[in-house]
Amino acid sequence: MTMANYVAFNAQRVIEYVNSLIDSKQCDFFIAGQNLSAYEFGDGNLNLVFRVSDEQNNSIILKQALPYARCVGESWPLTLDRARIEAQVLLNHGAICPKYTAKVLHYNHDYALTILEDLGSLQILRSAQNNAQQFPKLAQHVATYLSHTGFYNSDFYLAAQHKKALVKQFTNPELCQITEDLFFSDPYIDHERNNFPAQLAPQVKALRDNPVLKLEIAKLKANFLSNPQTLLHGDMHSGSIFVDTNTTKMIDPEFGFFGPIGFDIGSFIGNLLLNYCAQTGHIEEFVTRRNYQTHLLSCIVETYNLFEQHWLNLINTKTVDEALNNDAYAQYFIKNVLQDAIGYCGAELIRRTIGLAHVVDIDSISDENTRLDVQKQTLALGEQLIINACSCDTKDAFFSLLISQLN
Ligand SMILES: Nc1ncnc2c1ncn2[C@@H]1O[C@H](COP(=O)(O)OP(=O)(O)O)[C@@H](O)[C@H]1O
Ligand SMILES: CSC[C@H]1O[C@H](OP(=O)(O)O)[C@H](O)[C@@H]1O
Repeated sequence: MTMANYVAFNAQRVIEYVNSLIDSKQCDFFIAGQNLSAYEFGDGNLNLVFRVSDEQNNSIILKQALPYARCVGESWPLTLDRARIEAQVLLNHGAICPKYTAKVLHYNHDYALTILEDLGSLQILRSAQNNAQQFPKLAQHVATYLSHTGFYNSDFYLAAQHKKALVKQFTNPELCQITEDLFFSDPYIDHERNNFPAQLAPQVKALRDNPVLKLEIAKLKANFLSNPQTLLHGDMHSGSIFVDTNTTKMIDPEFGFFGPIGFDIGSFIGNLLLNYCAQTGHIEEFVTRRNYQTHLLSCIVETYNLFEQHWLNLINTKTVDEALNNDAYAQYFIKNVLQDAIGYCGAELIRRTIGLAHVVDIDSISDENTRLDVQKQTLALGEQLIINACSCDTKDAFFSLLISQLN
């Protein structure tokens, strides 16, 4: 999608733009007559992120899509429509779960930009977890966010025609293709986008030669391609979550679309497991490391349990479609969602280890041999989760599988 007036902003243009909003009274986040300052500090793969502050240090975030992927450059063109998707997912999810969704203050289609509340007083979950910080409310918050945004955008709640209109509104083919390629295709073929050390070649070859794994990956990809169950966040990794002790806020849903419910919770749990495995390279002292890993495992179990509980409760009390309001169907439905989640979790572990986009949790391990051991562990864990997802009929089966794979 091209936008005739689009221009990529720098700090000066950002200030001019925000001043123009103030002058035309389209902005209630700054008062008139102040000197504004701005700087760019984005560290994500795709977009520009500016912080704009006034003289009293009130601040907002202005995020602008570039017509290409920031991490690769102009050789990877990318639709500006992702800014619309991101703003509209935030508005949709924010209407359902305002407590857990970053607030949109302004959106401009022509410039592919969104102004957001500044969450800079919180921390990005990934950075905090790499410092072994614990967040006792995280599981409860993430489970509530995912189950409520999931349910209220699903066939259980929405009239069929309304749901289909939303599926159309949130059609996001270019960003979905990135996920389709990076999660389900690239890691299992020889592709130039992959990124792993030569020492991992035997493990990678074994994955690619495993027909059982390849079959399960094909099922996960087909389900991702053609199962519009709900409006997903679409990129629920630890870099998309701001936290402090009492607060959790989701940002960055530009990969949002109507897809399989298990994808978001699977990605989230996958990132907790990546951090679990990476701690071998960060916390030397055994008991301290175990304590932190136990906290991560509890967070996974609590998220999974609460997600299931909330979904069953919402289906039971708020379902509008009478034909879907059936206890046996609810049980069947949630079992399938949770099995999907285990598979997507495994796919996240594998793609973050050998694909294009890694996680700093692992890449920052300074000792090469330790890093390699961690990478072998995340590959093996990912493979086992994907292969065994379909036999995890109960939550306990999943928890036992996890514990048997983690040392
Ligand atoms: N609302 C916000 N408040 C404060 N910082 C933010 C906000 N949104 C993004 N950021 C900062 O910008 C970084 C990149 O943002 P993100 O939305 O992940 O960009 P990308 O789409 O490029 O991945 C985040 O890691 C965070 O540091
Ligand atoms: C070239 S996109 C790679 C990767 O980056 C996205 O995450 P983010 O924009 O938050 O850094 C997403 O996970 C994509 O798979």
